[in-house]
Amino acid sequence: MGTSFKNIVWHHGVIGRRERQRINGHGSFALWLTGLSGSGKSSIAVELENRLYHEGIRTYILDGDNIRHGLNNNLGFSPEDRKENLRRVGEVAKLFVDAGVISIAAFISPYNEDRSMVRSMFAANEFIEIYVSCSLEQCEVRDPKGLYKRARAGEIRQFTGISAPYEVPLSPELVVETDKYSVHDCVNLIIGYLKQRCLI
Ligand SMILES: Nc1ncnc2c1ncn2[C@@H]1O[C@H](COP(=O)(O)OS(=O)(=O)O)[C@@H](OP(=O)(O)O)[C@H]1O
Ligand SMILES: Nc1ncnc2c1ncn2[C@@H]1O[C@H](COP(=O)(O)OP(=O)(O)O)[C@@H](O)[C@H]1O
Repeated sequence: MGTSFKNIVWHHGVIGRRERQRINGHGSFALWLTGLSGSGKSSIAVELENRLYHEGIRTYILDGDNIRHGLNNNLGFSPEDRKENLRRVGEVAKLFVDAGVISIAAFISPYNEDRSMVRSMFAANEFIEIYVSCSLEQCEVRDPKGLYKRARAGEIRQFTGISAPYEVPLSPELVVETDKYSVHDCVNLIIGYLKQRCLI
């Protein structure tokens, strides 16, 4: 992929992130949910957004399943495609943060290197990695879309946890254990963390 900034100059606006945050009445940052398929990323993202909405906080969910229907519908699940998927999503999440909105990204994002790459796109206090932890066994029992069954039958190649790796995050800001606690309790933990850091 070509990357030449030689003839491209950044164009600055008059209204910036600070002004947009001021009008929204809160700061903006990216919450990055990573975990196995079926670990609970989407469920937590939806419940979290609902809770924040009722506190008057603007959010936008970027979810792997949805983004892969549009922006990233030309990408598969090879390590290279997953990297490009996450690079693009990182850039989109950054645009939302610049727009003064909290972006909630829910992607398997299985590789430490790719998550580090996305983290490096943000300022230190603008990227919060949340490991949605759940045993593979429990994810397979849940199998909300029947994908594990199909992966075990050899019908889906490079399926995370079965025939492709999931690297457990090394130093996420937060871990929520969805095989021990309810969606509600996991969301409470996230909101508590954001309040304790005065992010909301
Ligand atoms: N091979 C393979 N491996 C993993 N997941 C697969 C695969 N094929 C399809 N799916 C479906 O795609 C969803 C994951 O997409 P992501 O964009 O989050 O994946 S990644 O971050 O690029 O690894 C994932 O959604 P979630 O179950 O919500 O995680 C699956 O529904
Ligand atoms: N604590 C929890 N957090 C999130 N999901 C949970 C939890 N406990 C049970 N679940 C269930 O697990 C499934 C997770 O599916 P989903 O949210 O689509 O996961 P993912 O987006 O990671 O693939 C849902 O059916 C959800 O109701």
